[in-house]
Amino acid sequence: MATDSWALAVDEQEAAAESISSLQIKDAAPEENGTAAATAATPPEGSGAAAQTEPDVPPTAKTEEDDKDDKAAQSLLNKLIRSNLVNTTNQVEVLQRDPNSPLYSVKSFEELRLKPQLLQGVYAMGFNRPSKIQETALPMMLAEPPQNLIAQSQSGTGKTAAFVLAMLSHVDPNNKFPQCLCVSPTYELALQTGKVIEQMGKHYPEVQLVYAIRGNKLQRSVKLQEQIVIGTPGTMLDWCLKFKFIDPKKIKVFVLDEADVMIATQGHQDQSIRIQRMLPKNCQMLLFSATFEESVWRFAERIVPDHNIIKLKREEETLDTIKQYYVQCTSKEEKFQALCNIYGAITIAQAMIFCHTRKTAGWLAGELSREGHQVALLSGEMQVEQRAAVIDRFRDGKEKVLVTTNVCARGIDVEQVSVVINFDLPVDKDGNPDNETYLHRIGRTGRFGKRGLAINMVDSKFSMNVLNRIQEHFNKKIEKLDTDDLDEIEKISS
Ligand SMILES: Nc1ncnc2c1ncn2[C@@H]1O[C@H](COP(=O)(O)OP(=O)(O)OP(=O)(O)O)[C@@H](O)[C@H]1O
Repeated sequence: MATDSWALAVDEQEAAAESISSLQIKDAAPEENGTAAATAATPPEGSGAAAQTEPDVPPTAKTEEDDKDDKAAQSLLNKLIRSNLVNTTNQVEVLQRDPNSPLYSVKSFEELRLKPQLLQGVYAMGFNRPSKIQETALPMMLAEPPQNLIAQSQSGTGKTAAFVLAMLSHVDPNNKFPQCLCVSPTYELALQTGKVIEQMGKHYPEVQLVYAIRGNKLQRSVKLQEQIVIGTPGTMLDWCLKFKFIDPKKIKVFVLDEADVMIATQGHQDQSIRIQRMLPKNCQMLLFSATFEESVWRFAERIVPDHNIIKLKREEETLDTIKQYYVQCTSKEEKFQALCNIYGAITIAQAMIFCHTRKTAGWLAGELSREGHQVALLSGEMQVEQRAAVIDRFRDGKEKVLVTTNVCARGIDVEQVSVVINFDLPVDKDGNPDNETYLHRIGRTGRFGKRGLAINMVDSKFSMNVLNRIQEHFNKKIEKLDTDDLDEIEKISS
């Protein structure tokens, strides 16, 4: 596919933009044009009550980080830091609309009888064989007649590549009008998917792509020649309905990407449903999501008639191979001292340290640097791209300690980290233990079974209570560690 000059221009513009914080990503989601929903007001920096881990005081209901707990930004971050497919040994679960129709699964891309230009594109991307979800999803998406599909699997398992290949396969390059629409929740995510289309379609220059995103202003009378349109729901709806750049009746494939993120973005559900209603009955509907909560499910059922379902379970995380300890302190200064004692007693190749607030994380990173540690800090005010760069450096071993807030690090896996320190225990907005986050921070997928060490810092009755509840929840004892006793600390590393 020839590089879309407009997309390039957008990339350059993006790169030149002074600052696109994750807050702005949130703002950017609802669009500027008439059909968009109202922008959710974003409180000014620092206006959120930053929760301090004062003894006996549960964190306040809303922290500054919560404001940035933005699904779209997390999703983008995941895409930026991911270089490889997430492997899984779990089997896909398939629910077919018509259980009598044959169910195919392929082990190679050749079996799909793709156009040679596309096969070339797939191999040029370094894909040797279909991923777990692609094995089943691709034959279903490429079948004749087209089948509607709802697919759910964890981020990084190959969903984007799968539907991009389906779109490129269904396009008739001789027809110079839009035939596939792909709706993404934000401008940045649309650009990311667009890049995959460009890469995979590199050897298929007859197929062109255009971005229906804010800022791409077309002449009123334009009729689009590009076969694939990728964009955000508001602009896409305008292009179909208000400006009539797209004839929805000619659309063969409609993709809803990141349905879970989409739902979290105000107004996007309705816009997507309005677009979908304009499409022909036989248009293929494809919906993808990394999670499958009730809300996603309801949305999926409304928008995708006669659907087949493909689900891929996450590998289960377990605490079985993790040694868990807690250290009792009375203040953050004491917690820091305990941390120094641990570092003095055992060799820690790489550690991740979690704090509740940005302020504590910043303070701790400063203190650790003063002690001579090479510290990386992941903080909420960083742009998503900056965060991705910090994680990359840490992953490459350039820094040995990564201090982060919970929100920043959600969903990030750094496999080689064997020591995790909860400088503050994970709690939800109401101050209850966040067991899921605890498990995700320190748990390892059973299959790899690497041994790990988790140290929890307790500094109040409140945090002791959280710790006890976490223990009860997992039914796993968390041993007390006396960090003033060097011999005892040494033992934990053996
Ligand atoms: N068959 C494959 N073989 C090797 N690598 C692949 C294959 N399919 C996808 N990848 C690569 O794996 C990574 C994750 O793929 P992809 O982005 O399609 O996952 P995803 O499930 O869509 O993730 P997300 O939910 O975050 O969008 C990408 O770097 C992609 O290039």
